[in-house]
Amino acid sequence: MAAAPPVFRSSFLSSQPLPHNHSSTTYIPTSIRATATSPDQPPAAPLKHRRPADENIRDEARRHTSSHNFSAKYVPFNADPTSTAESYSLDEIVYRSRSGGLLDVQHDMDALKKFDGEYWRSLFDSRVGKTTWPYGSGVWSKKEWVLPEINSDDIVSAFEGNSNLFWAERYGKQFLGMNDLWVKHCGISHTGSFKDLGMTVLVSQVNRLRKMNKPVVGVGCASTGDTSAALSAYCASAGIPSIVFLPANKISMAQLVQPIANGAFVLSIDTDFDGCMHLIREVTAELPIYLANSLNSLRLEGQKTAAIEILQQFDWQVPDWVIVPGGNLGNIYAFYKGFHMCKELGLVDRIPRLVCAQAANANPLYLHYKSGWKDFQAVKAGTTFASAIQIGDPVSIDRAVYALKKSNGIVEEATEEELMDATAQADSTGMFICPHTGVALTALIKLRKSGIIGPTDRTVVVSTAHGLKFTQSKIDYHSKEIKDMECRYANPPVQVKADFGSVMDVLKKYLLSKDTKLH
Ligand SMILES: Cc1ncc(COP(=O)(O)O)c(C=O)c1O
Ligand SMILES: N[C@@H](CCOP(=O)(O)O)C(=O)O
Repeated sequence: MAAAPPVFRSSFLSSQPLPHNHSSTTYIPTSIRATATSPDQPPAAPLKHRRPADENIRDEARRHTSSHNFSAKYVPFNADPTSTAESYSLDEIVYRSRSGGLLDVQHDMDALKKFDGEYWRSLFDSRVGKTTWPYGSGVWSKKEWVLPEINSDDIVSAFEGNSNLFWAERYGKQFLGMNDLWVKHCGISHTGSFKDLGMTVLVSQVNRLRKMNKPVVGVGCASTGDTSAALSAYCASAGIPSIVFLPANKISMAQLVQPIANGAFVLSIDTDFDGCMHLIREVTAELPIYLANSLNSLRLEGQKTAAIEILQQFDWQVPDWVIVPGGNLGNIYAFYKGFHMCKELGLVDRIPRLVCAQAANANPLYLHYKSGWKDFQAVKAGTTFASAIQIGDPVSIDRAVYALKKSNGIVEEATEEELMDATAQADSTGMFICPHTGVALTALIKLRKSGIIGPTDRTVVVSTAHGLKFTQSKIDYHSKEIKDMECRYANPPVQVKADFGSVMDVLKKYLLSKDTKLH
């Protein structure tokens, strides 16, 4: 039997046309086949010629357009996959099925299955960390699985994704007795949250629709701060008007200033997120404003790439657990979908167990889970430091329940004190996480305590936003200014007089508390 050709990384890979009716089980495009034949020698990659000086990366991509027969369409969520009764082109403006249910983007899996898992792993691996348009993005490096039919020229990307999978060595060891704990830093991103992953897809599709002269005058969302930041940045980059509905006084200053700076039309509305969501749905039904919340299933196609990326970063080994903070509940489903696609297409042989973590003050999914998935009841979400998940009536509840059932998943909750303590502990080991990540860490602490998650289980906590967006909560905690909270891990600055003796006194006291050798 002929050996499969060895593979090397090449940024030319992105330009390779994928063959139709391919039959071999380990097809590797010719440009990524090794030229060296000896197994002892690393294969020599052909040098890529620098593009002409007057050409940019989009122009370069235009020269290398590939042809394939992958496609995707909208179908009612959780519909029978063999049923063709109701489906919509992605070029239609539709957010709900005929019966009013959620939609899902369904890929032509038969076309994707013409290529085996090894093919997809090699293709995706070959694109990481390059500047080739648009594959340098962690989202668009999986373009065939995201929006296969969009022209690369229509893509609006900030080379999002490819975020750090951080080994939480000290936090894991010190607080949880774990040695294989990882934090997927989705918030170390263009606008500081995982929303960039979905927004590049949605705004790219809008860009395409506008070029097709579809009636889209602007793009709108309701937001607890991160969706609006991502929407306004991607729209600004493409010159598309964005409109954001924000609950007045319920998001952080850092989040509020993002859409303002990016030139969005910002409405500060005297209601909560659920109220804003209700309003934007009514408005987008009346006006030619395209809905950018995750009710729109396009968003989840981008967000699912974070799951694929985690597998890729582990060299396609599957972690045991992935813990995701949940609010409007699109992301937990997006993670499930990414993992499930990798299994279905043969990149991995199983999927991790998923945990969705909610703030106890905004916990409709947790209550639903605890009731044994009986009737779902929306709640009035209370104030939480994890303000981006202060959501009582999540639009993707059905998607979340589906994802959790299919992944043998668990739902946990975190009180305000628990989430703030977990955040402070994580920060004390060198991270700088947002309170939502503190919610996810609390879930992990609880599941470790109950023994459900074992000390050697490979576990990934998804960090959804950058801690710098939530500095006020950290200031309040470290100055012990939170009512009814002990703030046990507060580390306030020491006020000291500006003289040598006073400085020496406090320093000696500090050093003695750290090291008994000084006694
Ligand atoms: C920082 C952050 N974490 C977590 C979430 C929850 O994601 P989802 O709404 O998809 O459940 C959101 C938004 O809701 C968020 O902005
Ligand atoms: N946390 C979100 C809430 C809206 O979620 P979406 O995913 O449905 O847009 C935000 O930042 O606005």
